[in-house]
Amino acid sequence: MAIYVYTTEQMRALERAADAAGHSYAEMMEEAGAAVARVIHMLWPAEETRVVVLAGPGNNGGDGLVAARFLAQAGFSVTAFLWKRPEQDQQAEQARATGVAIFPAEEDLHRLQRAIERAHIVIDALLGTGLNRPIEGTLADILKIVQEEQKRSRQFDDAPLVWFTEDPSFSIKIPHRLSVVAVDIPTGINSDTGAVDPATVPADITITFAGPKVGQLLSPAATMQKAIIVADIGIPEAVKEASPAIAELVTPALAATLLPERSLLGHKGTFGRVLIIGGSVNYPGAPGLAAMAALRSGAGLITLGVPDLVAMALAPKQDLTNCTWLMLPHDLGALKPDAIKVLADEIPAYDALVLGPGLGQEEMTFAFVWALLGLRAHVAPRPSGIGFIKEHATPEPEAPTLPPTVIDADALNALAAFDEEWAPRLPPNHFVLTPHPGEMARLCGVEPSYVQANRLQLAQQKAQEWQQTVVLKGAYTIIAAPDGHVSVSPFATPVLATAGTGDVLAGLIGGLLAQGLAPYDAARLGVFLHGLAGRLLADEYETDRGVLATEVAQWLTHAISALANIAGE
Ligand SMILES: NC(=O)C1=CN([C@@H]2O[C@H](COP(=O)(O)OP(=O)(O)OC[C@H]3O[C@@H](n4cnc5c(N)ncnc54)[C@H](OP(=O)(O)O)[C@@H]3O)[C@@H](O)[C@H]2O)[C@@H](O)CC1
Ligand SMILES: Nc1ncnc2c1ncn2[C@@H]1O[C@H](COP(=O)(O)OP(=O)(O)O)[C@@H](O)[C@H]1O
Ligand SMILES: [K+]
Repeated sequence: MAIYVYTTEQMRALERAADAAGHSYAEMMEEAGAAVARVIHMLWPAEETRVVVLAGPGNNGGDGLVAARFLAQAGFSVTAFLWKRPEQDQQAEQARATGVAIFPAEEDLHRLQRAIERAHIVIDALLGTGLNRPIEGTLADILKIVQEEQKRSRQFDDAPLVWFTEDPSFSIKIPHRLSVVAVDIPTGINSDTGAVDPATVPADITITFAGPKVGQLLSPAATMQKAIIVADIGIPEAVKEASPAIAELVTPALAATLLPERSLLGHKGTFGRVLIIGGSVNYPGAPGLAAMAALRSGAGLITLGVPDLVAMALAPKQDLTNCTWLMLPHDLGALKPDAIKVLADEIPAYDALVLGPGLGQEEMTFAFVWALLGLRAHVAPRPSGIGFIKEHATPEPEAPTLPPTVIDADALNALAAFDEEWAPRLPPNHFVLTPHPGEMARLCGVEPSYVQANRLQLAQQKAQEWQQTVVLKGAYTIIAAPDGHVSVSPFATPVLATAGTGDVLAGLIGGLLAQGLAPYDAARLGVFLHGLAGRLLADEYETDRGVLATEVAQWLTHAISALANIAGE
């Protein structure tokens, strides 16, 4: 079952289409409320848990009251406070009939405050995707009461781990006396832009319906939600498949279908050869990390093409003893255009290339990158004539035809520094570009803040313009294909925010390319496994701090094995 990411308008269109196909609005609300109650019931014991439902004027409030009814039926002690609900309120009436205590919020904020002080769970069903203006007045007062009680109840600074899942049992932590569960989206988040109203209360769990709304994945909204659970509200698959969405979520089920097959009779040649080109005197470790990840991806043979002094430093390292080496010409530890001569003979033996980790930003290294990518012929310095003997210039080698290639790190900066248009000179749909927001900003000639505010649209637009796969890294990494398709990673976890994890990702995607995956699929699977490895490590250590990039590379093997289990659940 695919999960898509929607704009608010797309979500409304999806609901309309579902209604037209016979799955009514009332049924969707019933399923939405039931899903909220199910998740809570799975995580808290009914008998000892007091729940306060805050229900607003629209359908979000309706969902909350349906949840209230199911929770009361299950034995939870439930109180609902209504804010601006319509006079004819069927949901409130049904909830009351099952034993939910119901009060108008605005008339008695003191009662609301006392109830929240005693509650274990507050369900935020005040506003959902219908938010259309700043929050003020009574609504702001209500949210402030929750905010303050939430602050009081925080006993320690727990690790915020965000994880979309179809299965809420995947390690959600409930560390507080008071937990906030948001219905669809925390009140005050703009579901298109990710803007956050100052009144917004951060949610421990958000149960979002049918698929995430794009604003939930953008900054700053992304920081206001920890576990996000996508709940199925019964919209028929055919309706979903026929309705427009802005992106697809990379779910475990999707990632599992992308794993390359492994033939029982395979040998190392079957599983592809990867050549990693990078390294410089200042960044010797980066190509090593890429190689470790490529090894863990299941690729058959990994070679590091690096300056000899980088090879000397890396060769004895654990894991890298499994690699082969190609010494490339350099000046003072930075690769230079002459490296093309060595590579021209070697590259045809490889199924994938990773270009960039640790290259550095020397001018001659950029010239090497341009020449390797066929952007500009390498012009060697003129041989000087000694006396009457003139040296004959050796003809420059043609830029080799490259196998599918990951362009990462300083190779991206080399592209950004190229003074003409580079994109039309590259063969289409042949490269995976893996910029972080700073590199993306340089490539596009914009500010990093612009990249972050327009992540999805910018990645989509540039992948189409450049006709290559673009991986825009960071929380909820975006993977955009040359044909306009976009996928979003479900992982937002600071465990990966440590030096070298980008090199790991580049090597991993390179290893998947070598195993025959198309650039977009290699990027989607690579990003997923990378995030999952980080997530598993955070679970293992019970913290999201201090995990090393080398460990992320090593845990890719665990991630691959865990993927099969999670997808099968
Ligand atoms: N996706 C799906 O398939 C399904 C979605 N469902 C649910 O529907 C939800 C969307 O429902 P919705 O359209 O009724 O909007 P919702 O967020 O409840 O609020 C609208 C009300 O809020 C008001 N209002 C707005 N901003 C305000 C402000 N700043 N301050 C004060 N008031 C403000 C606005 O007032 P008005 O502008 O009219 O004055 C209006 O009265 C969605 O999030 C999900 O939970 C499910 O039921 C099942 C299927
Ligand atoms: N908060 C986060 N959530 C999810 N992934 C993250 C987060 N922070 C960083 N990452 C991931 O970690 C990697 C960092 O890569 P990069 O910025 O290139 O670092 P480096 O150059 O040090 O390797 C990327 O894959 C990025 O998506
Ligand atoms: K809400």
